[in-house]
Amino acid sequence: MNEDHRNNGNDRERRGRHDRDGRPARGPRSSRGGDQPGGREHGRQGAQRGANRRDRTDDRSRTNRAPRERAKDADPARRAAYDTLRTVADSDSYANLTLPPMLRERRIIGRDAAFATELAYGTLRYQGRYDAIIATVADRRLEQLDPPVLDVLRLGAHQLLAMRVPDHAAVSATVGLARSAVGAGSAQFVNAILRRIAERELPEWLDIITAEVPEETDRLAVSSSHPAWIVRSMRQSLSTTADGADDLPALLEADNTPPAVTLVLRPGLATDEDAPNGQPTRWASTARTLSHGDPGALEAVRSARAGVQDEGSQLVTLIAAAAPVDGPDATWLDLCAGPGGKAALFGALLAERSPDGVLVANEISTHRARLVDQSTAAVRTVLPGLSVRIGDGREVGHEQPGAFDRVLVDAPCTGLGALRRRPESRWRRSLSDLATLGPLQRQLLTSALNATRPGGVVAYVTCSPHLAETHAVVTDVLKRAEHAEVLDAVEIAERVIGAPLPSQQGPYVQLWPHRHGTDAMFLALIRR
Ligand SMILES: C[S@@+](CC[C@H](N)C(=O)[O-])C[C@H]1O[C@@H](n2cnc3c(N)ncnc32)[C@H](O)[C@@H]1O
Repeated sequence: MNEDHRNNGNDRERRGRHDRDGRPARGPRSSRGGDQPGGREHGRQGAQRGANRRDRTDDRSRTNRAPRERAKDADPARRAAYDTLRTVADSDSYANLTLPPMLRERRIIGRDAAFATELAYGTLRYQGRYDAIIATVADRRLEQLDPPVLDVLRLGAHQLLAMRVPDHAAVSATVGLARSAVGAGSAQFVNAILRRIAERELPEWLDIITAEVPEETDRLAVSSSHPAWIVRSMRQSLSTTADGADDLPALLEADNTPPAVTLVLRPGLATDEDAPNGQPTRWASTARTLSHGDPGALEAVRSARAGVQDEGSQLVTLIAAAAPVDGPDATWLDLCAGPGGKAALFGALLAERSPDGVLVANEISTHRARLVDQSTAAVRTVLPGLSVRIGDGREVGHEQPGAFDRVLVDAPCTGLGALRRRPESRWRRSLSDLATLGPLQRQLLTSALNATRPGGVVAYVTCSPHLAETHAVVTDVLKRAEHAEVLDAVEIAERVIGAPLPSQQGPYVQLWPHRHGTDAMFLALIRR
């Protein structure tokens, strides 16, 4: 999966908040209470009841219409959002890789594309919250519902509770979607459930779905739409930081907020002129955020002189390249390189220092190795010694012991630090993933240490702040490693940034979306 594609979708989602009448949105619908004294609009219930009555008449007349006419009921944007949810559920696809090509293929553009994106991604993020509301209203277990019907209901709930779609439009268009996508038999049920949901604003629903939940973590999980095990893990990870876990709700909120698009200007290859709207960021000198525009339209991105990359991901790469090495420093390895964002930055930094240097970008998956090829295409023009290797990183340590001066291990992980950019991922992950990933992470770090010569440096990185993937892996591997010294990554980070990096305990760097505005990247530096 290429980070570029994921971010493109997020950008559209971020900019796409609007209603179906084309008015720019001021924020989530639930915040309207804050705009007006008394919270909920008092006149609304009566008006809504009137609208509901009108809707019911409309719906009845629709069922009597000819099928060709009824086909108009499912508008293309809602249908695309629905098809995305079904594809994500049925084939384990990523929404950010499914929806954008679907929109292109169906020629859904502009506001409709933005609407479909916000609807699909927002519904996926808030699925847990909506499921709790739907279960309350339907008065039955969700497993008893047909999955396509449940998806239609979730889409309706998102329009009613988080988008500025008038209730009558949200209900009638979603009933139309149910009729055309699932079948006429579902329409009445969908209509009834959505009308019940429309009777209350989001804050009221949150009170209702959390009222009977005794434990605070579980309440937070339901209201912030996260699996409880993730909330527990995040609380535990935050507790080990200098600032403690009081800001856990802010982290969960940040997970629900699509990030700005951040570009990397690969050193020696791209400059500010390549990103005319780019704004410098706080931590990484190579990063620029884009306030608007499609990054894919920039020539520098198309030619891979620049790319879309989270600022935290850039920062840990800059730190990994800056950690002091004893002796020569021109033979580098990226052990887990796909899709190649860090490899491209790592390579550009090496090219600036040693144009004759060597960077081996290793990746186990052939498809992802191809993405590394694409990401590093421009870097290879300034670093001919950059090669892409397809192979198991666990074997590199035996095959090439002590061959490298500097090794980056961006280990496969749960990705819990990047939930804000992958709408469905929180529901895909489970505690059991840690049991599979843990041994792999330990083996990869061990291999990296074996592949590093004495005096060289290993950077161990995850885009997860889960302690089982960060501290525990480093501690366990170091117990068995000879001649390995943990470096103070925070001190090196602050040298790279030229300013203090807040909320750090050291010696590892841990970034957070709500504290640093980056993905929750973890970095440990180990010298052989
Ligand atoms: C977190 S991603 C790396 C992201 C990449 N560094 C970037 O910035 O674009 C982890 C990668 O490790 C790869 N991987 C998983 N197991 C591996 C193994 N045994 N050896 C090498 N790579 C592996 C995965 O296919 C995935 O591409």
